Amino acid sequence: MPEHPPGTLTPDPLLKSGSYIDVNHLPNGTTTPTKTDPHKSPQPRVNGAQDSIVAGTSTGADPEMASKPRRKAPTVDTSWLPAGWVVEDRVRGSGATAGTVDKYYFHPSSGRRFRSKKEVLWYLEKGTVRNRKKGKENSDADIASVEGSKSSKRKKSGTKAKASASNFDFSNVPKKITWKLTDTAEETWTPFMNGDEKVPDSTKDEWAAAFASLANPSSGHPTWGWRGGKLSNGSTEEVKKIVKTLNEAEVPSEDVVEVVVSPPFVFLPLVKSLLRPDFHVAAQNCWVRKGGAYTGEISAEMLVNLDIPWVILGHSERRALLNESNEFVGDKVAYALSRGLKVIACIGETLEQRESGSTLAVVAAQTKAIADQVSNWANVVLAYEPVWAIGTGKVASPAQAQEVHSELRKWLHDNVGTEVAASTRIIYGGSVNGANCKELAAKPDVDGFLVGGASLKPEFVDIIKSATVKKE
Ligand SMILES: O=C(CO)COP(=O)(O)O
Repeated sequence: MPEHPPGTLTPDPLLKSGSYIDVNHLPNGTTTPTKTDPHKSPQPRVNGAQDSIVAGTSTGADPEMASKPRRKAPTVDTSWLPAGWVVEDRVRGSGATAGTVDKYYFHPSSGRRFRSKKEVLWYLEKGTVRNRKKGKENSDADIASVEGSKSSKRKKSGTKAKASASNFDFSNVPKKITWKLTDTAEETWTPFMNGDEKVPDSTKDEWAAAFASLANPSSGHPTWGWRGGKLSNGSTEEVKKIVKTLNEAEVPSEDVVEVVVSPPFVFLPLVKSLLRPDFHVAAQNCWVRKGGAYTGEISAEMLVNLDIPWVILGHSERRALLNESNEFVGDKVAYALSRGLKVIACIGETLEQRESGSTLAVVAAQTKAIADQVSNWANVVLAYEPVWAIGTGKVASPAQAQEVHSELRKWLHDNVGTEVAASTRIIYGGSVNGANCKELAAKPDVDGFLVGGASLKPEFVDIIKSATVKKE
């Protein structure tokens, strides 16, 4: 076996530099370690809001492939996919079906792989992975090839607990992995460490999740909000005036600050249509499951359909007034993420809880209920909003905010993972204004603000500008 595998393999971010994935050769000499790794396809296509699906083709890196006839996946209309999904064509590198092109669909936030339109539609409708019957899974018209014998394996993985990148130790990656073709008929590749020590499936799933999280990192920039709840008596004219002020504002560029404005539902399309393109919009809530006979509720699907990228969930007013429990909020966050929405998830203690010394226990329990449901945190922003500070003019001191934010980050580190703790934005909300924003923004663990009252005033622009404080 040569020191390094033949050919040029895409560098794997889960391996230390200088280490490599050692691929055992197929009986016919084909080496295709990446065929089981969806994230290494050279030309993924993202189903974006403005993007139409670009027909991507696999490079078919194996020279042998050039001489083999290829069965192409038929060109299919993927406009039915929600924004953010990735579609890939992958060419089989071995076996009787070598050259066949398979179509895969990847969920935007979790990286979860689906093998057919039917599976995706099932997941979109039910929020669960469809159990496939052996030999039946490729009956869709939009896929060209059959991997029928793998169905029992997939069935198992479809029903087990979701793998999480959080269990992956990014500071201690495996030095060498050997992939062996363990079942030619089923084209099953199995990873081994330290010679012939088989890597458990659960570990393999964690690697895939870790890879997905690296491929889709959180931008690491602050998020700011215009909650606009105080606009409950607002008029269209007032909304237009606020948008005009924002549109004319000189603010730091998007690589410094991400501005998200969140008017009440009825103004969302108007605000979205008028707002400058570098600012984004968020809904203030959405329903916990797929829309249906829930009169008055707005579903995540509707938001996706309107091209609304963000949603605020778990605001303390909804927790208190509408009895939204920690678990309910966790379910909502997971469902919204599963539809490709980005979520600002609110947590925070009441004055009574703070005075009884239970602040950290309260926010930890609220965060745990989210963590229990979410395996990919790339599209989650945590908003710490002490209830006693919301709309009261009584802002948390910078030290109080920093203390809770840093404890939350520690909680994420201990309970979710190092990478999630480092990359998840934790923003503060509660009586933030033009006068106190700079001092708060200077705190190392304060990554932005969720602003209510002050977001309706011109001082909101000063709050946006305070994002540069850490760069000064
Ligand atoms: O609840 C808030 C944002 O969602 C905070 O509101 P205030 O900034 O008015 O305190």
